[in-house]
Amino acid sequence: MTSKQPKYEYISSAKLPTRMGDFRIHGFVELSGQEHVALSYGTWNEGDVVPIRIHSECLTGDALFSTRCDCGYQLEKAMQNVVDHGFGVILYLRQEGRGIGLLNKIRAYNLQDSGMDTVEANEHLGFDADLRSYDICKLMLETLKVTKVELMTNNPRKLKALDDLGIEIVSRTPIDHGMTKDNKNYLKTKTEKLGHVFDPHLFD
Ligand SMILES: Nc1nc2c(ncn2[C@@H]2O[C@H](COP(=O)(O)OP(=O)(O)OP(=O)(O)O)[C@@H](O)[C@H]2O)c(=O)[nH]1
Ligand SMILES: [Zn+2]
Repeated sequence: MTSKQPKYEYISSAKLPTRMGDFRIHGFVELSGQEHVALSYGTWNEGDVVPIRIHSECLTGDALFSTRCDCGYQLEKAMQNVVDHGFGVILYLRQEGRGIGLLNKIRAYNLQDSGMDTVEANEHLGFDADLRSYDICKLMLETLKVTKVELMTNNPRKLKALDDLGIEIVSRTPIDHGMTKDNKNYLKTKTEKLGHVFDPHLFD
């Protein structure tokens, strides 16, 4: 008899009081050892539409206050949206640098300092523009008893990924928050080359 080993595992949950409100944190691990977390706020019934954000790790933006990208602003806004709504979920995936890792992201930033855009820099280093996987979201959402979502994102790839996993997306909420003079070109490149949906007037 063959038994297929699960690729992801739920580990444990705990209280996580934050500046925005009292969340809970739920830990998950991949077979590779990579660790991920989900944050939940409030309660819901199975079948309710739950606002969620799938956030990819960005140490520089999320923890070090970088204005080079919009990640930190989006994370803060998404957590605040969830609190204002009364319930919701943040899936925090540890796939730094769109999956190339922190040190390669610093290499990519170095190339961007010399004039490349974010996609050219990835390709120059031998990576695709976006190496992320969202497969673990299925176990995370199952564990949190979320079946229908309102997804906070500007990235159509995330909509497709969740749809492919069989999660019902009831609506998408844009999260175009955190444009700075330092990240305007980065956001423009995301729109032109990675398919992100931004209001074009934001770039005027
Ligand atoms: N390789 C690389 N990764 C970057 C760069 N800037 C930000 N990131 C990473 O990009 C990820 C966030 O992806 P984004 O493309 O900004 O946004 P998104 O998550 O796809 O889309 P939204 O849901 O709309 O925010 C994080 O993992 C960041 O670390 C960069 O210049 N190069
Ligand atoms: Zn970032």
